[in-house]
Amino acid sequence: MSGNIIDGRAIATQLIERIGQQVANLSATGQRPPGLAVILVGEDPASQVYVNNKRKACERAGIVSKAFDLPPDTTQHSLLTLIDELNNDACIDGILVQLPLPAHINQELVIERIAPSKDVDGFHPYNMGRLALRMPVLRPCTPKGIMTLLESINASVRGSKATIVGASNIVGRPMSLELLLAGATVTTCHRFTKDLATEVAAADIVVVGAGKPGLVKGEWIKPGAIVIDVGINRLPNGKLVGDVEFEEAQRRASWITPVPGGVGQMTVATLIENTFYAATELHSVQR
Ligand SMILES: Nc1nc2c(c(=O)[nH]1)N[C@@H](CN(C=O)c1ccc(C(=O)N[C@@H](CCC(=O)O)C(=O)O)cc1)CN2
Ligand SMILES: [Mg+2]
Repeated sequence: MSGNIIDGRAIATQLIERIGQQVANLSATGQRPPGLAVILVGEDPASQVYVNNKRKACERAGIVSKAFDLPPDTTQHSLLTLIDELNNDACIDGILVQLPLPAHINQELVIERIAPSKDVDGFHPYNMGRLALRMPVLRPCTPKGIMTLLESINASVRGSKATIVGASNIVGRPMSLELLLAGATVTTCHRFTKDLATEVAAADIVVVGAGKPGLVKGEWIKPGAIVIDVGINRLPNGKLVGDVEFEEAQRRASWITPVPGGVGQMTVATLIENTFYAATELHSVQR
């Protein structure tokens, strides 16, 4: 067997185009376009790439993005003050603070300061809590984007066994909640998991987001499984790879995401989807 590639780039493009059409429909009825504040603190090169991708995607969808590129020594106080201002800005529907933040800033405090209705990353405890309680509103972009990828291949999630490798707040934990909500039996693996190989080998759907190149061996993959690789690791030779041994895993999988061109693209497209949602659907719920 040689697994089919899930083309995240193509599916992300379709999603951005669909939202672009909906934004155009808004404009046709005289409404302003959605507005997204994109905050980057510091000069981390990877974060700069991601933030630029997000700004370009906004442009493609007709969403107005407002850039806040702040120096690395920005104080926590001034960042919180900016968020307060954006929370009260009627032209801003979404606020995105690129993570990670510099070590002198308390990330949790910053996330909690964002109005839940403008939390397009879905990281606020309110939005995570709603997902945990089966009442999702704004859902974290990477896991939601992965659910869109699974839908695109008509994956049978209900009744499946899913193994998540990694328990981060951005990927692993909300991914477990998404798959649970969709009816999978979910195992979440982390640094204390005793036998990763056995947990992966039992899964019909494997989602890996650990940030370790080659962590998941191709030979662990159950024949016919769906493999979603969230890892983005740059090797010393400059090559970008995921956390899964790609070629070996592809030989056993039915479907697999590439790196690059897989999940990362969906993270950005889903942010665009969430921003549109925050600008429209949520008015009656939370404002
Ligand atoms: N506020 C947030 N911070 C971070 C998030 C997030 O969802 N919200 N997730 C990650 C990084 N991330 C989004 O910001 C992200 C990662 C990767 C990509 C992407 O487009 N990847 C490309 C390859 C890009 C490259 O060449 O390096 C791909 O996979 O094709 C977009 C966004 C941490 N921080
Ligand atoms: Mg910190």
